[in-house]
Amino acid sequence: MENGDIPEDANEHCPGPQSESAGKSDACEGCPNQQICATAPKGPDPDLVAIAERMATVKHKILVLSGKGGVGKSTFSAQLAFALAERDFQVGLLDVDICGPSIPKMLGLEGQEIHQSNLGWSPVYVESNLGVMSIGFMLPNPDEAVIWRGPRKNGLIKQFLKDVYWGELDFLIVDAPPGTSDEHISIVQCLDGTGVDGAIIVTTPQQVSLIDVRKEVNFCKKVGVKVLGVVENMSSLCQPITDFKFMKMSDEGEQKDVTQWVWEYMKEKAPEMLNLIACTEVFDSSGGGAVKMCNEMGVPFLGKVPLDPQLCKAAEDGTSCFANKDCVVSAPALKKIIVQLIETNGWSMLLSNGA
Ligand SMILES: Nc1ncnc2c1ncn2[C@@H]1O[C@H](COP(=O)(O)OP(=O)(O)OP(=O)(O)O)[C@@H](O)[C@H]1O
Repeated sequence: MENGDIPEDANEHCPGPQSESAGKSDACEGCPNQQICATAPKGPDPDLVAIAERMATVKHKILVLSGKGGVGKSTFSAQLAFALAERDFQVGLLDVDICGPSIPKMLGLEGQEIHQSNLGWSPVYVESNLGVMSIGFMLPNPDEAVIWRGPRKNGLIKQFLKDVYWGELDFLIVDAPPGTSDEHISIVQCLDGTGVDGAIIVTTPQQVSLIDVRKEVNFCKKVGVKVLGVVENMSSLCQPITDFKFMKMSDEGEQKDVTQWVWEYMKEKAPEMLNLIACTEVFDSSGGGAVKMCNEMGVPFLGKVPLDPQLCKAAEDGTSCFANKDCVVSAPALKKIIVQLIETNGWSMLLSNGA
């Protein structure tokens, strides 16, 4: 809106807080915002102008969101960044989860610090084409709690967008905190007009998580951010049968490890069974999971990623699951989703080899 967003409690016929007559017109008489509007500086916010200049060298901006915490949003953001960088894209990963920054650990960058140059704050680099920025790099002690109110968090988000020198990027992936809070509004407002491609929403399959995803989808619709799609993470627990332990429960409730006996038996009777992948549902998806929710809300479903202990380990170690032969169930699932994203959005055009 040309004259700024009208506050909800403004008088009728409000001229808008950015208007030259803000706080001074007849309609402003008795308005609770009159004083602020009359004295606040007018014109475009200089920070937004600076952000637009920074973002001019970033071709695509992707937000990664989730309704709930702990559903795997940062894991997905990290692996998406690794996957795009492995395809030779120039990638930036910005962690705006200010109270729980897990991106430095998931990218293997714990203990690193941000450096400043005359161009701005320099991201921390995993590879020359994968730069990372997070408040985690600024904390003197990783156990330090960040207890900040909204305005301070918003100030840092603005600063990240304004002061980080990314250089030319094909992708800036923004890992947001869970929910639809101050930080989300702040990111969207700061990036407004800079061409955000859209949001990827990560969820787990059970209703408790999907209820919040519906809110997230509605938030995106309200603020005009396209939903690129929804990823259902931890859909089921899948891993090679040889990674399982087999236990026998006694009548007294005690467990005895019989793994060796089971393997010996399998080896003798049906050795091909040792190559099986065993899966079981951990979270209830009888409500139709993310697929049904996507159909109902008219947003794309991107795919399912199983709960894979090896993916958890890759995240703990700060490594790419694609460079790791152990992630036999999660890496192909993530790859399928990422390739689909690249293809449906025409992003392969960015590469000269069209990979
Ligand atoms: N598919 C998966 N298989 C195994 N472990 C996973 C999977 N996805 C995520 N995890 C693990 O679950 C934990 C939570 O994941 P993560 O931190 O990515 O969630 P989040 O949604 O970003 O949480 P928050 O928003 O609270 O930061 C991490 O230990 C992560 O490694």
